[in-house]
Amino acid sequence: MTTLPLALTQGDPSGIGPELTLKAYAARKTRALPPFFVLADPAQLARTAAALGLEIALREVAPEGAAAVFDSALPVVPLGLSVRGAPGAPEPADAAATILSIERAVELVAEGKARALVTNPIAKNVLYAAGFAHPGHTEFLAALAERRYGRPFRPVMMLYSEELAVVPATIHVALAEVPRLLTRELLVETGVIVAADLSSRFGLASPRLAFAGLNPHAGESGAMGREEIDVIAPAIAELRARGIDATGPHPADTMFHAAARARYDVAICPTHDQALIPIKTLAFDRGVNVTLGLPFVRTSPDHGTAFDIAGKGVAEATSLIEAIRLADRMTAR
Ligand SMILES: NC(=O)C1=CN([C@@H]2O[C@H](COP(=O)(O)OP(=O)(O)OC[C@H]3O[C@@H](n4cnc5c(N)ncnc54)[C@H](O)[C@@H]3O)[C@@H](O)[C@H]2O)C=CC1
Ligand SMILES: NCC(=O)COP(=O)(O)O
Repeated sequence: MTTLPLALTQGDPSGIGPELTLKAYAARKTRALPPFFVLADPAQLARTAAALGLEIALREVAPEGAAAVFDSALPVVPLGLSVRGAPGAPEPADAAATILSIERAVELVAEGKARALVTNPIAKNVLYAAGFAHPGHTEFLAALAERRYGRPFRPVMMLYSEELAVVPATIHVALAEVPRLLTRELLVETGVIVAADLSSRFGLASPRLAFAGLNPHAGESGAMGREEIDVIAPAIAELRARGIDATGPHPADTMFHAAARARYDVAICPTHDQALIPIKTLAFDRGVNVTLGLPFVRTSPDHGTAFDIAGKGVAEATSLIEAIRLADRMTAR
């Protein structure tokens, strides 16, 4: 059993990330969590713990020292940047620390000082206002991987729970852009990466991929749109020719009930909301966002920064805890 710790990023310090990190640490024994450290501003974590009445010891450490102290204190690897945003009031100036935390976590995983990254939520609009040029973690992590490993990576977002796993083939784009972006090449590339990572990281010998249609009734034989005929079905045929168990296009409104879910391991959907609405409805409290296609493992809670409840002490840490457990499981094999 490896004791190499997991690296947690701070996320937006004005969101619920600091509270969740403290609560996950408090649950380390009851949930049998592996050692982790958080890349953050120790003073801000201490302020959060005090404000919420959480009696949790914090210890500033280097990554190499994290596992040894984990039993008695939450290991904090300082970023060297102070953050000042109050709970629920994000501060654009804190974006630099939020981004640095992600960059450092990738470096530490690449250097063999951490096993995997678990990211706390970021507010995309806050980072965009500070000049962040990536749609979200998913694409930023691929850029960092390319910088580190010297070749491009094609990241794929998967939301995972025991009940359902989903992949949005297009992610943070306007709905009006989807028909243009939804190409056979995109779907084939996505299917190949999903099949490979479900085999290598999740131990599925022959993963079953179910593709959703884009249009009502999967296009009703072309009467309600042609993307199923022109794009999705040819992509499925190509994947099948490559030996991948791919089915569809399935009408998206009838592929998420329990009997339908039993027929596949992952649903690949043309749009973000087609994929994320069913899993957030079924498993919001325990869904995990996983980035496939990278040379390292990254997981995250399925929710966002929840500024509306930050600082109130009511945030549920269950999704972050599942993200920690899944990163552990994915790197244990
Ligand atoms: N992985 C990431 O970094 C993600 C970041 N976001 C970002 O989060 C920001 C806010 O997004 P929203 O759409 O408002 O989604 P959200 O997930 O932050 O909040 C939606 C609702 O769920 C509640 N909620 C969320 N997490 C909770 C928890 N752990 N315990 C109890 N209640 C919880 C919130 O209070 C709110 O009512 C956006 O800027 C978005 O970009 C959203 C999703 C993922
Ligand atoms: N809706 C999912 C989400 O926003 C997560 O994005 P990412 O930051 O993990 O790329």
